[in-house]
Amino acid sequence: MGKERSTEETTITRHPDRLWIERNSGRNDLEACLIMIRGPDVGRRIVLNRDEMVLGRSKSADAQIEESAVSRKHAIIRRRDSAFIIEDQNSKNGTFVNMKKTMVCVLRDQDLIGIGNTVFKFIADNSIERAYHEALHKQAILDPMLKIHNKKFFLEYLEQKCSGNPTSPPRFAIILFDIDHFKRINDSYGHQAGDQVLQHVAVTVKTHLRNTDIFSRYGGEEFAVALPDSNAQQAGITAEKLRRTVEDTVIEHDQREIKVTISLGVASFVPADAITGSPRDLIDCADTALYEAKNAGRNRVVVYPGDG
Ligand SMILES: Nc1nc2c(ncn2[C@@H]2O[C@H](COP(=O)(O)OP(=O)(O)OP(=O)(O)O)[C@@H](O)[C@H]2O)c(=O)[nH]1
Repeated sequence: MGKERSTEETTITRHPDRLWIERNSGRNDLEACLIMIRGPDVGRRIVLNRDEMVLGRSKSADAQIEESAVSRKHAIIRRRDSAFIIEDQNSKNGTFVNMKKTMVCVLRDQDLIGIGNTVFKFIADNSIERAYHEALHKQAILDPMLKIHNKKFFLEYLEQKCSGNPTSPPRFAIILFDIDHFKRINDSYGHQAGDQVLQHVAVTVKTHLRNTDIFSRYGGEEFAVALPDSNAQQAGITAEKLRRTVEDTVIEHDQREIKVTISLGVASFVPADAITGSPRDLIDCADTALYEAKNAGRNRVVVYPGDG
């Protein structure tokens, strides 16, 4: 569905989770952005891909800045054709462009925007630095060996899912899984074989997921999948499919055959959780289920009880 070009036309037809992935996966190499160069999350990149983007302390801000010196709705950046205009929103402590207090101004490439103690650098779409920042961003969100997303990216995704509109909270599920007795693979065949097994499992699982699913390496031999629009039962079916696929796969290393299995824990985020739940609670539930799968003998799926 949709083409790779990021136009308003294609934007409308895309699944919102797909859009989020694309906006945050380093495929926006033509769009202007802000890079946080001082503040709580240095290196963070905010792609300016909408006509109006709010900077502020509010959870619903497009660029949320968790700092008491920042007003809830501090400033807005508007796009007018190819220009970007920053407007202070009568913030308590003011908006600064290149150290000068500013109410409204057109941004130029490399301008420094000061909001509270946080400083962003504005990178225009035709900036010579754009590709460089894109490469840095990719490094920050990808696992270098497996070329899938890393834990940071996964947690950011969960955070934005759970902080959505409380009147229409999302329904989605996650799977945490772990290769069984992986230490034995390293011990028996060597660390290189272990790496090959990790790569093989990553590729195998990836080919069985939808392109809206978020697949990431969560730790050493632990992986996490987020499945938008799925309940626990549907995610349980996907988890079982992954379990069987990995079990059926043979990995060849140095003319020897290695077989591995995985244990999986599933939990879902139901609308009621939007009030009380958090990404951390959801991960804890999936982790509990994974722990049970390990305890019950491994190579199995356990769905966290009480949801569906
Ligand atoms: N080859 C390789 N090994 C890794 C990597 N990251 C973590 N490991 C190893 O993964 C192993 C994980 O071992 P354990 O946590 O004991 O788990 P396990 O052997 O899989 O046992 P269970 O999870 O209980 O089934 C450790 O020996 C780590 O050194 C990696 O990138 N490459």
